[in-house]
Amino acid sequence: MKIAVIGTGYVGLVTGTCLAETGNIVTCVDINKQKVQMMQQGQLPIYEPGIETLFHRNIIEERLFFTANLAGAIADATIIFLALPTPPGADGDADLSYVLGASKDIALLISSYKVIITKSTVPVGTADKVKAIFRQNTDVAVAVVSNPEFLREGVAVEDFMKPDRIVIGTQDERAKEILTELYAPYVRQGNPIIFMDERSAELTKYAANSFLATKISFMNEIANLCEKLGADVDMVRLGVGADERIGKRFLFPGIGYGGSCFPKDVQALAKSAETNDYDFKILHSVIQVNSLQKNVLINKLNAFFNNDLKGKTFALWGLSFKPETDDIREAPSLTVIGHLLKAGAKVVAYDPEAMNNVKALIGEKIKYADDQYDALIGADALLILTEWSVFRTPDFNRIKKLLAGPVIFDGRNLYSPHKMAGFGFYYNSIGRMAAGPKYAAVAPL
Ligand SMILES: NC(=O)c1ccc[n+]([C@@H]2O[C@H](COP(=O)([O-])OP(=O)(O)OC[C@H]3O[C@@H](n4cnc5c(N)ncnc54)[C@H](O)[C@@H]3O)[C@@H](O)[C@H]2O)c1
Ligand SMILES: O=c1ccn([C@@H]2O[C@H](COP(=O)(O)OP(=O)(O)O[C@H]3O[C@H](CO)[C@@H](O)[C@H](O)[C@H]3O)[C@@H](O)[C@H]2O)c(=O)[nH]1
Repeated sequence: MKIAVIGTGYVGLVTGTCLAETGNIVTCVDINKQKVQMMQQGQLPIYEPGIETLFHRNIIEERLFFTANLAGAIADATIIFLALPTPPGADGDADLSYVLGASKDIALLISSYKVIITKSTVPVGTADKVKAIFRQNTDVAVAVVSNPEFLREGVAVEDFMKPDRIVIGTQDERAKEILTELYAPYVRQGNPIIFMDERSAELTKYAANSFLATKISFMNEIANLCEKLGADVDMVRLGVGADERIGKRFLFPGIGYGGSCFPKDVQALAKSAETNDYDFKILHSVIQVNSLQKNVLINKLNAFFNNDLKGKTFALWGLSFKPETDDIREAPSLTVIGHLLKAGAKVVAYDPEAMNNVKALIGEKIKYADDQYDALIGADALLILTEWSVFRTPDFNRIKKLLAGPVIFDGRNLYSPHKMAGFGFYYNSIGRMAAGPKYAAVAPL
């Protein structure tokens, strides 16, 4: 099939590449000409594991193309995916200007039947708005479909190739047939394509993200309570997660959820409820808990250093909002850095992939280390903010030698407190009792 994908960010690029991989001819369009040029030259604008091989193969085998020319890209395509940003607007609602603007551009250009598919996360009622734009701007028949994307950054290719489910919101029988054929290679293991109306599809996406965010905020509160009660959240997590009704996944406590999706989508669902005279109480708590959780490490640091962080140096391991991505949107690391700088502390950071993005955002306000050990030299404490694999089994003796004091604050529970105390570290993590020297000075928190 001939396909155009509008927007080549984390979703558009993965969608385009994975659709080309199953034999479709895909043209990806982006408004950012520099990005398009990069991709035309075979360079990837993002770090996403597993995409590189597919990207190069499909370019070489002439199934995957990049352009800034919308008209050229959609002329032959029957299927047009919208993978455009829907950032938070001023009032917390999703900003639909990219999606609606591109819809109008497309409507003014088409001369044959198209299936217009919204992959972006959009509030309920967006499909109706897109349909109205096509009605107002063209006589050509189109099917407008809501097909929310559930991929996770870091495992996006795997998620796209083998999704848990594909949700398709449409009443259009021809579009249903086309999409059933398009997605057949991705549901061979019996994972379902679930057809529904557009509104339900749009809400499914927000409900899924908000439920997952609720799970995380709930566990973060359990973790905070564990510290007060002398329990170990990792044990509680295992005990709770063994119940199949609850499930093992998305129960990891930490320093708050980040990324380009959960924060904006939970906010947008709460706003959408409010607009429709419904007070979605749980979501307000989820948001509030998450915002407090982003301060948890700073509170622990203040307790340890008697509220005097001025002039101290902190080594940070991890800047991206989660491992295996270079994405720093809403990353808890940015909140931590903001607090440290405000308190007059110095920051030296290391991240395997995200340092360039942080540099582009805040420049030289912090130092960037060449490797994870360089970041530690003379630092008063190590703070672990992202659970990159490379941080999981480091050389603890080397860490101890390089730090000014053997102090670790771990926002991702990477190590055993008992083992760290054995190494002579003061070790403070999330939802577990602090261990090692100085324990008595700060516990219980
Ligand atoms: N990032 C994720 O993991 C993820 C997963 C599922 C769903 N989503 C949703 O998918 C949508 C896209 O997210 P993303 O993270 O890929 O965004 P992104 O910001 O990474 O990429 C968006 C791209 O669209 C381009 N663009 C903007 N206006 C354009 C236009 N008029 N024509 C062509 N290109 C244009 C931008 O230059 C950019 O490259 C959002 O609604 C998001 O909520 C994201
Ligand atoms: O047990 C957990 C799991 C995740 N997180 C945090 O939650 C955030 C989001 O993680 P994850 O969901 O893995 O990454 P995203 O790429 O943001 O993916 C989410 O957002 C996407 C965009 O809407 C959806 O498509 C995905 O299904 C949904 O998982 C990150 O900050 C994680 O550190 C935790 O704190 N504890």
